[in-house]
Amino acid sequence: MAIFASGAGSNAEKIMEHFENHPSVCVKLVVASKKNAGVLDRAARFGVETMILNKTIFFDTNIYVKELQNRHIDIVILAGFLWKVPANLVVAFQGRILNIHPALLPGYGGKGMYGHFVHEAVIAAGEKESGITIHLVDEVYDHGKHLYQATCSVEPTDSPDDLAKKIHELEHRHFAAVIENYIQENPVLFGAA
Ligand SMILES: Nc1nc2c(c(=O)[nH]1)N[C@@H](CN(C=O)c1ccc(C(=O)N[C@@H](CCC(=O)O)C(=O)O)cc1)CN2
Ligand SMILES: NCC(=O)N[C@@H]1O[C@H](COP(=O)([O-])[O-])[C@@H](O)[C@H]1O
Repeated sequence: MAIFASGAGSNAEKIMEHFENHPSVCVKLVVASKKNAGVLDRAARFGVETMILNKTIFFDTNIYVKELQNRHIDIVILAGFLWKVPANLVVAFQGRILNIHPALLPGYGGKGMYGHFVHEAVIAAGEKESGITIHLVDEVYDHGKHLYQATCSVEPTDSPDDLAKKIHELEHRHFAAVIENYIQENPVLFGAA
């Protein structure tokens, strides 16, 4: 497994914890889109190899696809990754890239909908409920097949920070288990994991 992230990496950390002593699944690589991303320190604490993306190489070449294939990466997990995954990577890992979105898609998704922007929009709309969506990644932002959703309440007094805290709790509780289930339920994609 390779985890792609752009920020603090709390989801990546929960995933590395979950699979640290797993008999058949391991986190081999953490890939960051920013050289100062907190996820890199978290990976180092787990002894996981890290890689910092070059934007031009990522979008204009096949080099990173080959890097993943050379490391025998079977599944790519996006955990707060803020760049659009280009078609070459989507095609090379068809059905094997998962993303977590901090809202109940199809609402509150698409370009510009990440991190606090999502929670601010949910609260501004007066929603009474929000949650998380774990989905397959295709070439369009937040458009792939939904694998799992979980909900939380949105109280009238909630700030975006309050909502972010509830969302992170849901993410940390469910993401790693959804990944494990997806691998185990798709032996054709992942062999006898
Ligand atoms: N091909 C795909 N790539 C990505 C997907 C996807 O579904 N298909 N999901 C996103 C994750 N995401 C929401 O879950 C998301 C992340 C970022 C953005 C966004 O608007 N990004 C900005 C750039 C931000 C930055 O560089 O700091 C932008 O594109 O202008 C929307 C949704 C990951 N990739
Ligand atoms: N649309 C993508 C998006 O907004 N992703 C969100 O970024 C955060 C990353 O937190 P983390 O770096 O602590 O795991 C998570 O809440 C994740 O859902």
